[in-house]
Amino acid sequence: MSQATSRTIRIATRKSLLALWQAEYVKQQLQHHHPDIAVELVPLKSKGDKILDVPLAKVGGKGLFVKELEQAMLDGSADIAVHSMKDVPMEFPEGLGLPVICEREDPRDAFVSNRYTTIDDMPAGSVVGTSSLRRQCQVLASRPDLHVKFLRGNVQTRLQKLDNGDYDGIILASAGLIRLELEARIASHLTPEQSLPAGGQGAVGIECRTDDTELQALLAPLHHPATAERVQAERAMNRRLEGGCQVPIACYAEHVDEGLWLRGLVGSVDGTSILFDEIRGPVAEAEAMGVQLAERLLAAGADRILAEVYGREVQ
Ligand SMILES: NCc1[nH]cc(CCC(=O)O)c1CC(=O)O
Repeated sequence: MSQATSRTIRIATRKSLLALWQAEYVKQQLQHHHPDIAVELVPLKSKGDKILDVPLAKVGGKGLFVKELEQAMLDGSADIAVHSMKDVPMEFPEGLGLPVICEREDPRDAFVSNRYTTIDDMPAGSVVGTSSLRRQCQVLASRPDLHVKFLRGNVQTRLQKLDNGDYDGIILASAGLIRLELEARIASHLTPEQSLPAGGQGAVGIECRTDDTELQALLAPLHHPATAERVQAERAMNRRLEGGCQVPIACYAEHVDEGLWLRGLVGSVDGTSILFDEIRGPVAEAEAMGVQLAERLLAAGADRILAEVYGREVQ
């Protein structure tokens, strides 16, 4: 359904192939719903893309991947920014909000290897590549005999490093691989029991200025309420724990029996201590469920585990 407006929507995006794919996806969705509207991509470089030689947990600062995009919307050089919900900070700058969350892609982590089908197939001492403390913690919890080795860079870079023989297997988000038509590289998916996903993993959100109501009306058809409900519960837990995707925190919500089932996990980097808890409740209480689950985890000792992670030299 098109509206009588001649405006152009400019999408600020990072330049990685995955970011460009996601921006292009939103562009196509917008053009599908509003054939008369022009949509352009505005590629920008983010701090998270510039600093590639240190673990993200050490680069510091929240919103490593979003700051430049937000600046573009605030200074009027772009209208919207498309984000992986996993990388979006909990709080938005004054004047910006995230009114739209699109339908979720596969939220699971994926094991990619040229030698083994599953992590369980790997012999003791095998080298697993990931720089996500959440993935490291969970893989070491079940396989303390494996060796986790630092791996950063965009999806293509990580696959290249695997193919170079630097790792026996690596762990990536299934969603990124699927979007880039690299699904064939997935040796096996990790179940939520094996590797509970990061909050928001697999979902894409759209940020824009809160005062642009005309724009928000144009974006509305891209909103997927079922995804938004799940991500709301997951982000509420993250927010209460003050965590993002750079700490060993996992949270994952699913719809069950007309309500939500939220699972959360906080662990030590070496996987030796893991706290897990879960909560079920009505969809209308998504936010409260996230807060409650976080508080239960904190009461069980998550605060001590996280303090240790933040104070530690991350290698
Ligand atoms: N942290 C980087 C990042 N942010 C979003 C994705 C994948 C796509 C998604 O979760 O929507 C990835 C790559 C990865 O974790 O393998």
